[in-house]
Amino acid sequence: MSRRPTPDRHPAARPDLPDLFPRPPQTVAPGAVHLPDWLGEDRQRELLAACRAWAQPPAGLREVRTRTGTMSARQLSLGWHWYPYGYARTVVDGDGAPVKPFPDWLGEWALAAVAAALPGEPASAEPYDVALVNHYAAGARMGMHRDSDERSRAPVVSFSLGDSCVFRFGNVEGRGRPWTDVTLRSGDAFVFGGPARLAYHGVPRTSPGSGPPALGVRGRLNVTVRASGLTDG
Ligand SMILES: O=C(O)CCC(=O)C(=O)O
Ligand SMILES: [Fe+2]
Repeated sequence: MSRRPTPDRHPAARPDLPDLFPRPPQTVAPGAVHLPDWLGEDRQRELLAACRAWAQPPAGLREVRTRTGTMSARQLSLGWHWYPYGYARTVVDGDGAPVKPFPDWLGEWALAAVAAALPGEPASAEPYDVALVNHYAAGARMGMHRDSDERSRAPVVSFSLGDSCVFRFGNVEGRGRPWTDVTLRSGDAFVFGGPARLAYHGVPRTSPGSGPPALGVRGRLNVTVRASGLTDG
């Protein structure tokens, strides 16, 4: 009998089931930390209201066409517009509108999450100036990828709202194993920096209808906050 040395699945990776016990912060890999219930109900409502406004055109939620097809999650950007595979100030692969501004408060939320998740990490010289908002309707997913179009290596901070999902956090070598599956629920934050900054990760599935009913999100929203390391001109 041999046991797999590193489990693929965190014991809590059951997005379809409610949690019976509080979930402690968990280091998934060096530099990658899950902060359960990081956003309280007020902040979740605040972020949701902001997402609803950002989702409206111009420069609102759109379908993203990559080299391999159309992403099933719809996306919008703030600060700098991400398109496959770069950043621009306008929606170059959509309606052409200027990207909406990145709000200072979201950068402050990101810095607070980094301070809690990676206490030893020196503050990045580059400011948080980009957010990508993904909306996952039932059945949407995101394949394994790296967030590698930023020049800055400041940690990425993700905030989740609505339906729970399986978030698969892998390694820097490639899309395959080893990986760890973590359940991200409404209000959770996940930080990946340092040696985990360029690790492959993805969302193999969400659990439709599992979000907190009072919040009223249909599907799942995820907001990743990043430092672009870019300057105009
Ligand atoms: O939805 C998520 O939790 C991950 C999103 C993501 O990896 C990305 O936007 O690059
Ligand atoms: Fe990503």
